[in-house]
Amino acid sequence: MTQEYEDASGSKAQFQDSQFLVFVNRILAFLMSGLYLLIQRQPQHKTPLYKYAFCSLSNIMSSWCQYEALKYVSFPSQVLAKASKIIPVMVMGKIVSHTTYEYYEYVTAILISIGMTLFMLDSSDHNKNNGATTLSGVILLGGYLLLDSFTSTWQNALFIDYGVTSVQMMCAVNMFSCLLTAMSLFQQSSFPLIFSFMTTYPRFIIDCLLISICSASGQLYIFYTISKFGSITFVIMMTIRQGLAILLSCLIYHHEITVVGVFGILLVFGSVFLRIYCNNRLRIIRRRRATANSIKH
Ligand SMILES: Nc1ncnc2c1ncn2[C@@H]1O[C@H](COP(=O)(O)OS(=O)(=O)O)[C@@H](OP(=O)(O)O)[C@H]1O
Repeated sequence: MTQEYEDASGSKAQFQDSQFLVFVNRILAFLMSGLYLLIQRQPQHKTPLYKYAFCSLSNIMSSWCQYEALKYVSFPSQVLAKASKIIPVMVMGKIVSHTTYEYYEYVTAILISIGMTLFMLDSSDHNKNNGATTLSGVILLGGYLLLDSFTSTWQNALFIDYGVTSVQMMCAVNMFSCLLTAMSLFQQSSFPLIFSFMTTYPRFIIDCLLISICSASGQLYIFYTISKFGSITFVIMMTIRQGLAILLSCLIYHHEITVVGVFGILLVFGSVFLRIYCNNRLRIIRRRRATANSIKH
């Protein structure tokens, strides 16, 4: 969206249609998971198909909000929204699945968000810190957070309720995503324009292929993680993943990390370890209680 493509005569243009990018990402993911389902036998599928449409729509819309928000928000606002994703996911878990959380889960979620914000603001490229955040930007970012948290929470609920496998979920969600994005692109008559952009700037086709291969392979891990560990663990992993990407680029390009940045990283990892520790303690306490109760009876 931000880079310029050059044609044979040297004239330059940017690709503007974020919906098409979502479409190409989903189509390869659908084909990959569909092929896997054809080759590998799966347990019987019991989920009503329409239930996938909700998380498919929220996933497409969250990606669209995210791509669009980039045009209207300042870099610190993006960082703040991305770094605190865990909080809306917990709220959504309460609303959608009536999940109850322990105090330590709230505390560590807030600490992870603060730590990530400190680290990302401190270590990222400060040149990106330009432009103001407009109201449309705030609405788009809010939409992104809301829809993104709904997506993984809803998927988590489907995994639990229907015992669907991660590849079955990936195939069904992406089938809906392809249909929805294709309908929208048709309705706006975008395909002829996109086709002409592709023929004029062939390097764009390679970039589309690359982004969709990465996106589809990433999705295999995304669905597997949610099915095995749930939406909260997934969002923590996604958040830390961003931190690691920045840390790696700091190490590779020898960018300096200040004391604030180091404090941010320590806070994030400290909170994650605290969470794991409290989780294990709680599990041990519950097991002891269950054993004591069964002895009593
Ligand atoms: N729950 C769930 N199901 C399916 N796909 C999902 C899910 N959560 C994130 N994603 C896809 O992962 C890509 C990165 O998402 P995010 O940018 O929101 O993540 S992060 O903030 O960078 O951690 C992004 O892919 P693209 O839309 O292709 O860019 C998201 O759509």
